[in-house]
Amino acid sequence: MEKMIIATKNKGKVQDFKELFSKYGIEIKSLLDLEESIPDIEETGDSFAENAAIKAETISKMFSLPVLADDSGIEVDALDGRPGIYSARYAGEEKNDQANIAKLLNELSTVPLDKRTARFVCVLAVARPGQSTIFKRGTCEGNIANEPHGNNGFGYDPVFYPKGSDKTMAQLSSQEKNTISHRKNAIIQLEKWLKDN
Ligand SMILES: O=P(O)(O)OP(=O)(O)OP(=O)(O)OC[C@H]1O[C@@H](n2cnc3c(O)ncnc32)[C@H](O)[C@@H]1O
Ligand SMILES: [Mg+2]
Repeated sequence: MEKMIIATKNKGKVQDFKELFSKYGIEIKSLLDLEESIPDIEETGDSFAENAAIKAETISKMFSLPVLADDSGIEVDALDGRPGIYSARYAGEEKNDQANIAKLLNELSTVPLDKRTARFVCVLAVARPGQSTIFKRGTCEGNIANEPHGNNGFGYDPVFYPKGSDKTMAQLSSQEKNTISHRKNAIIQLEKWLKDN
């Protein structure tokens, strides 16, 4: 495989994927790189897998090509796994990273550091014309910070300490993030498929 369409409009994910797939010599095209503008796909599923499948299958049907999609988010144990699949729109439909972080920190304001365990989750779906969709999952365990640190990455990176790290994900370089992230751990599971296709 030389090129891969990724059914995402999230610039942070696109950056991660471009770096992660360059190792395999695969060029990435996202929905932001296409000439026509693609309407937003409604994520109506109840799980990461369902939402990843909706995104991958919609775009795969549109172009009659294999398409990868990523549905991801952060699960916070003290909040019974929230925001989970609602991570992007936690503080509202406009998907504002700053507002999402502020809401999360506010909900955790009375929770001590050792009870702020959380994980990033990424489910990848690959949809192909006429074939069943395949799924791979990756996670990254860690803790929620008391306040944001760092400017790299996107989303909840400034408030996520990967397990064993004294830097938040947003204080790590993109190369460092891409050796430990949920997205990296999901792509590893896809390696055999990538080699065979
Ligand atoms: O659906 P697409 O177009 O791919 O873009 P999205 O941002 O809406 O993506 P999701 O529906 O999968 O929601 C994922 C959200 O989870 C958070 N997230 C996922 N991966 C992350 C990462 O690597 N670092 C920080 N936050 C992340 C971030 O808030 C994302 O917006
Ligand atoms: Mg989305």
